[in-house]
Amino acid sequence: MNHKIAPSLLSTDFLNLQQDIDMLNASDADWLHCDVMDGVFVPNISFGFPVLEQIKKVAQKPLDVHLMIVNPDKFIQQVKDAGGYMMTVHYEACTHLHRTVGAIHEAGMKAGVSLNPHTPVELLTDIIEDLDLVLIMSVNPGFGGQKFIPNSINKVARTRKMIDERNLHTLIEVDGGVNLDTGKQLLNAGADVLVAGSFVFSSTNPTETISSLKNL
Ligand SMILES: O=C(CO)[C@@H](O)[C@H](O)COP(=O)(O)O
Ligand SMILES: [Fe+2]
Repeated sequence: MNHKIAPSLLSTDFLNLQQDIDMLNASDADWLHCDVMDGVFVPNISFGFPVLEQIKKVAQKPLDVHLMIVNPDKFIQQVKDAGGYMMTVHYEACTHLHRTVGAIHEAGMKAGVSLNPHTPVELLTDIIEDLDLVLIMSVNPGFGGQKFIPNSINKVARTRKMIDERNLHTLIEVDGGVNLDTGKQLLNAGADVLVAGSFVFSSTNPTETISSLKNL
């Protein structure tokens, strides 16, 4: 039970965001996963800094900020100011990834890199030692409630091998279509952090659902 659970706020009731955050504060959730989308990198727009600032005021758990945007370098300080603990950028959105990761660390945050389903984990071989987290997308980013892509399990296992062979402490997070069944398989393959949106917030008892993910 060493793994972390990061419920995704994308599936909360935005009219009652504070109520959902209060529930998460009192639950077994470890981090609050915040999905920021720009309508350019992904075909959807979610929420941005004004909303993150409000979340920061009531959240009692670290904010795990998943940026699905082009040019994330432009927003590093804003993510920090909005309470970001982990700032995760997409491999596919960064031309100078090493520079971006350095700037995130310089701003005082943990740095994560996310991979789209088609991006091989082996592309991280020359940067993984600088990363606090690798986020493996198990759906195409942009929307909650999509079907889990089974090859993600294989990607987690390959990332685990890369990390263990080098004795690193980089965490492996998986995002998209996580439920008790896929979650179990991901943990067996070596995942450290499970993100879950619709599975948590569409359930009749989100607090219990988070606990069952935590107890996998
Ligand atoms: O980053 C994303 C989607 O792009 C996610 O964090 C989703 O919010 C996960 O939703 P579910 O697949 O768990 O419903
Ligand atoms: Fe996400």
